[in-house]
Amino acid sequence: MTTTNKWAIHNGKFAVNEGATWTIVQGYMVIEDDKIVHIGETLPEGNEHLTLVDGKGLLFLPGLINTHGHAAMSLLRGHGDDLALQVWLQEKMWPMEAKMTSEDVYWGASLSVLEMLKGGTTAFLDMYDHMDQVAKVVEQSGARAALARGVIGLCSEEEQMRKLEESAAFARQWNGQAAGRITTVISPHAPYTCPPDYIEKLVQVAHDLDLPLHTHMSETLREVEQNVTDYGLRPVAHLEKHGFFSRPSMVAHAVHLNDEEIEILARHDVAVSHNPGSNLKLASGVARVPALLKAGVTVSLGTDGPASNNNLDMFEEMRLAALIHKGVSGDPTAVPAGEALLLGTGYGAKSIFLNDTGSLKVGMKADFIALNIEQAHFYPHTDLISHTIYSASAKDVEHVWVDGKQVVKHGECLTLDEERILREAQRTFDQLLAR
Ligand SMILES: CSC[C@H]1O[C@@H](n2cnc3c(O)ncnc32)[C@H](O)[C@@H]1O
Ligand SMILES: [Zn+2]
Repeated sequence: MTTTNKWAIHNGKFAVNEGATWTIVQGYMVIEDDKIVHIGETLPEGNEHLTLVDGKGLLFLPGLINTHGHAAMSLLRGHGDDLALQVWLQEKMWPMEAKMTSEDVYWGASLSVLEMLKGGTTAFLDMYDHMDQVAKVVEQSGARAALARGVIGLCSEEEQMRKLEESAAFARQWNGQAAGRITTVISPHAPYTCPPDYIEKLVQVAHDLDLPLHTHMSETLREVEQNVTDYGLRPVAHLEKHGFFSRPSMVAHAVHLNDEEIEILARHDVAVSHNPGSNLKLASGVARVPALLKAGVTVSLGTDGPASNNNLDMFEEMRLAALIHKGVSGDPTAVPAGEALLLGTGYGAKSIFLNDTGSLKVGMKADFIALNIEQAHFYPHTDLISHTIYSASAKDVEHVWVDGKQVVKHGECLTLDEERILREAQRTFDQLLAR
């Protein structure tokens, strides 16, 4: 007979949703192993013996899902601010990344995963080099993640093949690891760093391994214009031509899209990771989120790397998404609070190809967070979804559970050694700079 771990939360307020309509259920949530098995005003009969965790003063939400980032770039936070994307990449990021070792990536990723968990992010997508180190951090921390060895193809054919094989080996080795919390993705960095034949080879790898694809796309106007000059097509048609959308796929940024491109993304069910903080900081522009949503495209939220944001606070991204689209459209009903929360949770799960997390529902993974709403900026207790989007921040996260296991308790990470990570991150950056 297998024993299960079953327990319950009582006195809690639970945010449950049907699409973008959220309601607050006051009462109980029962968790069995890694799953939610009950949410309701009462505790179902036969559960009286369960250990009860007190949810008084807490708002329970699905864990937030950060759908695009580069965790190890926390080491480069503040290293190159106030620059345009290409200058920032070529003059600041790439020279430092060329010197990074596996150990550097381990400490950079640890720093980010610590920040994400403490800030209520339970799952994230990450694209970088030395990904076995990121996977190790995910395993140790208890987080959930979709991981990809990001591939830049501006190199010899031999080097391209080495990277492709490394990407496939990583994807094969880690898919389903960490008790299923790690999934893997194939990820050419961008159409401007991967020649068309190389993109096609990576698409073939995704077909062979039955994996989804992810890339940066149409982040800046310059990139779109360059794509037209080089290949005679805008990036969306270019990726479509080279088979990218023949797999389940998600693109980051998608700032500069015309109506026809939105229609192509919708037709192929391509999800978009909207990164408002990073797009504003690099002055890339503002993505057409209301138009994408109207066309039926799944839109979610990403921070991008901590060197272009410069934090991993998903509450900030949800708030930005709710605010900037009102500002640019002149329509105060654009991206209302309930929709912003959906971008940060359920649509996030779909975007990173997970179908059993992202909402508080029976049968879903027990990935959830508790906010301390006994604070001035949550009062009066009226519309708690509105408060979550327009008033809350990462600092309000009191507890976090992933896969039914508590990873943050009273604001402290139970799975990672915070003091050591801060020390090692500083040492790592100092050494990296001097190398
Ligand atoms: C091949 S690993 C990932 C690669 O992406 C770079 N990167 C980080 N942020 C962005 C961005 O906003 N657009 C394009 N590329 C980005 C990072 O520095 C790594 O080299
Ligand atoms: Zn990125």
